[in-house]
Amino acid sequence: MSEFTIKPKSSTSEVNEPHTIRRTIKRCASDEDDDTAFVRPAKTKKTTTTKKQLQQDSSDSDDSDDSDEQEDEGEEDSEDEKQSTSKKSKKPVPAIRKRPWNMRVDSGDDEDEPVNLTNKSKNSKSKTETPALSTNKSTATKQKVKPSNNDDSESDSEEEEEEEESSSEEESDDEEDPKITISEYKGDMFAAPPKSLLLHACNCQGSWNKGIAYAFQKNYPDHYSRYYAHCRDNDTKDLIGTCLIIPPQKTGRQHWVGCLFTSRKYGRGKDKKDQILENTENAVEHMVDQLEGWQKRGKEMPIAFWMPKINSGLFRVPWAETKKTIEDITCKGGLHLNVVDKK
Ligand SMILES: Nc1ncnc2c1ncn2[C@@H]1O[C@H](COP(=O)(O)OP(=O)(O)OC[C@H]2O[C@H](OP(=O)(O)O)[C@H](O)[C@@H]2O)[C@@H](O)[C@H]1O
Repeated sequence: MSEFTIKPKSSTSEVNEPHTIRRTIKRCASDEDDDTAFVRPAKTKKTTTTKKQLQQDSSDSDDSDDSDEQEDEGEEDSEDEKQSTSKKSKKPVPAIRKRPWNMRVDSGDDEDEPVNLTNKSKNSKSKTETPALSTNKSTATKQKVKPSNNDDSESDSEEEEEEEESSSEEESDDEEDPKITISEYKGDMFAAPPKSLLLHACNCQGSWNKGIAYAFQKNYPDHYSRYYAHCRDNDTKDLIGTCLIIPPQKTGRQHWVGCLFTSRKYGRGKDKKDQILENTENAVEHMVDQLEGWQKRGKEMPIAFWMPKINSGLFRVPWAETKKTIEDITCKGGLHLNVVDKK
């Protein structure tokens, strides 16, 4: 598994621009009933942030902010939407299916460390590895290089050998890995059992200010600050199409939170539908690759995966299209997603 590297944000990035950050925080702070609005951590000086530094650096520090402009970008928050998302659901929590792959669940050495980062070489697996969990969308066809020697008989036998070898390789590639499966329920996603991973669609601007993201910001303030620091310290082009998995924090009902970066911006600036679908596919694949790495290292893993009908609200992407995109992704050992919708 290649090492994930963090790139410091370039000076031109959107997230670092004061007005973007101001925009984000003012919208939180202007919410009269929300006195826990997250205050932006002080901007760190631009240095090369190593993965370790990033984790240490995710502690918050105060700074005031205003985000008037963000209001013009997005639609008005609906009060009942904010109220309803935090309501406890009365419906029984669906039985959690047995984990589809035999993943060990023992205490990881650094639970508190948010994982994954933004290495774009998501699927750069070495050929020798037989990954327990890898996305395997297409079988690469092996390019045959003709031997350069003049002796035909020798080159024929070599060719036969190669043929055998490549056909056996193709056979193993052809073995279809199980596709991701999805079950749909009606209820409140936040009623998921402890140690579940809750996934939701995120923008790369450090904003969880509307829709289900706003409920996440209120219920999981520590996860929010990790997400915010991640956006602050990485370029949008490195974030889009990745997944940030944040382990349980001091607040947040012992849930893991998975941020699927499916759109660069929000509101009217959101990506087009096809881009969001492509970003979703890449982000889910990136999530699976990370889980595989944890599994190999025997780190603690989520016990189940829950998510809303991502992209189907403010991102305006029909759920059926997102669902099909996700269900087309295969991974070794399989992966089951519980999709919970409050409507
Ligand atoms: N408690 C609950 N339990 C279960 N399902 C719930 C629920 N609450 C709402 N839902 C449903 O969950 C689906 C997606 O709901 P959303 O529209 O929020 O998300 P989305 O993925 O379309 O869009 C992402 C952008 O929305 C935010 O916007 P900001 O940038 O902050 O402005 C983010 O930050 C992103 O940018 C809809 O079907 C809702 O009915």
